[in-house]
Amino acid sequence: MSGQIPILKVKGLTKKYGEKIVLNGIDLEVEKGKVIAILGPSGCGKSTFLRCLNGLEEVQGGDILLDNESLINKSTKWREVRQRIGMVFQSYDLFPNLTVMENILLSPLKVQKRNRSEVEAQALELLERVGLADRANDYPRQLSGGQKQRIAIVRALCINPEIMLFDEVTASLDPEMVREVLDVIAQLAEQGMTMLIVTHEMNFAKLVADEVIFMDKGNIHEQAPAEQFFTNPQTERAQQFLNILQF
Ligand SMILES: Nc1ncnc2c1ncn2[C@@H]1O[C@H](COP(=O)(O)OP(=O)(O)OP(=O)(O)O)[C@@H](O)[C@H]1O
Repeated sequence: MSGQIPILKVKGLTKKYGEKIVLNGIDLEVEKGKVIAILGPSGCGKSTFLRCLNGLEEVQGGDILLDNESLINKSTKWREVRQRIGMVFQSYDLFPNLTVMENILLSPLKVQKRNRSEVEAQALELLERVGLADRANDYPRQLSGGQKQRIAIVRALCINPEIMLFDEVTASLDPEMVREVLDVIAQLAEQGMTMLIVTHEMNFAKLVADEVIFMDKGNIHEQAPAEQFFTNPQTERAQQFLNILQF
């Protein structure tokens, strides 16, 4: 740690589905501008963890602090928190009956009550950045999976979040479209966006992550600088995982 105050702190976060413990007391601190890759075998709780950070799951214990303010209390307005912590999912979740531009403008206009021309200008600039400025008036059905996912990222960015959560955003894409989406995320990393990225793309994680957390059965099994994790994982379990993926 460089001594900076973490923008996000997670303390003893516990999540159960019925009797089943899915997150078993997760502790994590994320400094501003850091990129954290979250790796681990299927079912270990990666998605659940991100969903908890976005208020999409009820938790049974522990705390989440954003800029030192607890989010785990009854007065938290997750709608407002989601303007600060953006999330992109595997399944894009674009509204099929709205154009690309309308999808992007929805939250900034309706939730943030921002000025239309200002948001439109920002949306166009973001679309330009991801190479899709000419698709603003298209409907999602007219786009490829990779294009839809880039639009979903633009939609999240247009809210001006301080932190971005990515949950296996390339998992349902054809291999040739994975690159174009990962490039957009890599660009964001370069620009200093704070990000938590759940991914099975090991080479990508190696490229963009400052730090890796390796989860197993609801616990953080190993946490290390990316360089160290990929060259010399300290736990046998993490080593096995990387071997299975033939990294
Ligand atoms: N709504 C739910 N009800 C009950 N159990 C659930 C629910 N959602 C997830 N689980 C269980 O919680 C555990 C963690 O799931 P989660 O989706 O967080 O894992 P993951 O690490 O993201 O897996 P993957 O890499 O396959 O996406 C799994 O055992 C899963 O079956």
